[in-house]
This record gives sequence, structure tokens and C-alpha cells, in this order.
Amino acid sequence: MHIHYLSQNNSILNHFLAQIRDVKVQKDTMRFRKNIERVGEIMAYEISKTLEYAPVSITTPLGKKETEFVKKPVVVCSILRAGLTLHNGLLNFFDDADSGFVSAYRYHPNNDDEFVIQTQYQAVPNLTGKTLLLADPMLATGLSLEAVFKKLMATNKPEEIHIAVVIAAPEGIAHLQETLPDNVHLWVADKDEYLNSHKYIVPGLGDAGDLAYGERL
Ligand SMILES: O=P(O)(O)OC[C@H]1O[C@H](OP(=O)(O)OP(=O)(O)O)[C@H](O)[C@@H]1O
Ligand SMILES: O=c1cc[nH]c(=O)[nH]1
Ligand SMILES: [Mg+2]
Repeated sequence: MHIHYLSQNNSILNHFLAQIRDVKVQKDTMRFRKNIERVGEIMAYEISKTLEYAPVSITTPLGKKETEFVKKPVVVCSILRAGLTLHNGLLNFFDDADSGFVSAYRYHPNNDDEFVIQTQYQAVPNLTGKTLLLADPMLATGLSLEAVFKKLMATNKPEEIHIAVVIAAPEGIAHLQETLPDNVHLWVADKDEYLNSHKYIVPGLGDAGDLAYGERL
């Protein structure tokens, strides 16, 4: 797997990441969603630099301008719920992209810290031959991304795959390295320290889905 870390060099990205982590700023849920969307926009721009381009000719009022556009169709797929925030940011820049949605949640059969990932809902266009951008803000154990990835690949063969996450635990990165193919690109805005006993990222930001959309029952 090719891993790209976005916050190795200082940039305005630090400000957005700090705000989504800050317990005081997090209370402003609109700002929380907007900041993850802004990280998605930065990720879209960085990913776009690595894609294949093809020549196009644009007619201006005064002449012709030769330039290059992204060659293969892009599909943005996100993991419900928290992925929706990042999805919007990616889509703001890849404005012709189609969209796909897959659900994933941690099911605790014994009401303790043990869980399995349930993926039920899937509404995804044909990905074969296209560039897939798979979005989820949090990479903790990596089990959600692994499950969704395998579900998508059972019926699709994208030509290129980019996974976009905002905050990643080292455990989750290692898990994806072990379970996903070598040609997958993983884009990480910030790498954190470790997972706690509930498999939450430390220092992380808490529960991204709840912060964006309210606590679920
Ligand atoms: O790497 P993992 O250990 O699988 O954890 C990461 C998952 O947890 C969060 O979703 P959550 O299950 O909280 O669902 P939600 O988005 O509906 O809140 C997050 O958005 C990931 O999908
Ligand atoms: O730290 C974590 C782990 C899983 N899901 C989240 O939203 N946050
Ligand atoms: Mg959640």
C-alpha cells in the first residue's frame, strides 16, 4: 500500500485538524462538519496531482488554450455516517464524480468491547475501470474500511483506488497494510498515537459520526 501523509509539512490544514479535535470548538457541529469537508477539499487537490491526465482544448473569447483534464471517471464512495462529511469535500473538487454509499457500524453482540462490523446498505455505481475515492474520516482498527473495501471489490474492479482518512491510528494503518492490495493508495491527514481499550483513537477527536450528526441511540 502507498501511504501519503498530508500534515508532515505545516499548512493551513493544521488549523482545520486542530478545530475538529478541540472539545470546545467541536460543540459547533456545523463548524465540525465544515472543517472535515475542508480537509476533504485539500485531500481532493493532493490526490488530483497523482491522477492520469489527457489533453483537452478550451475555446476562450480570444483563442484556444490547450490544457489537461483528469482522464478516468472518478467515483467518490463514503462510509455512513461520518464519511458523509468528507464525501462532500471530495465532491466539491471532483465535481463530475458519481457517488456511492455503504453503511458500516460496530455491532457489540455481548454489550462489551468486542465488536464485529456490520455492512448492510450499499448504493454504489459501477466502479469498474474508474478511479475510486473511498472516504471515512476515522481509521481506528481498520475493520470498517477492510469490510467495505471487500464488499465493493466483490462486484467491481476499479482501475485505481485512493482511500481518504482524516485521523488514523497506527494499528489501523498496519491492518490495512496487511489486508489490502499493494496498489491501493492511503491518504492520511494526521496519524495519531494508539487505540484505547474501546478501540477509539488517542488523542483522536471522539466519535466522528456523533459529533457531525448527533449521538445515536
Ligand atoms: O477503523 P474502525 O475500528 O472500523 O473504526 C472506524 C469507524 O468508526 C466510525 O464509524 P462508526 O462505527 O462510529 O459509525 P458512525 O459513522 O455511524 O458513527 C468511523 O467513521 C469509521 O467508519
Ligand atoms: O476514535 C474513533 C474510533 C472509531 N470511530 C470514531 O468516530 N472515532
Ligand atoms: Mg460513530
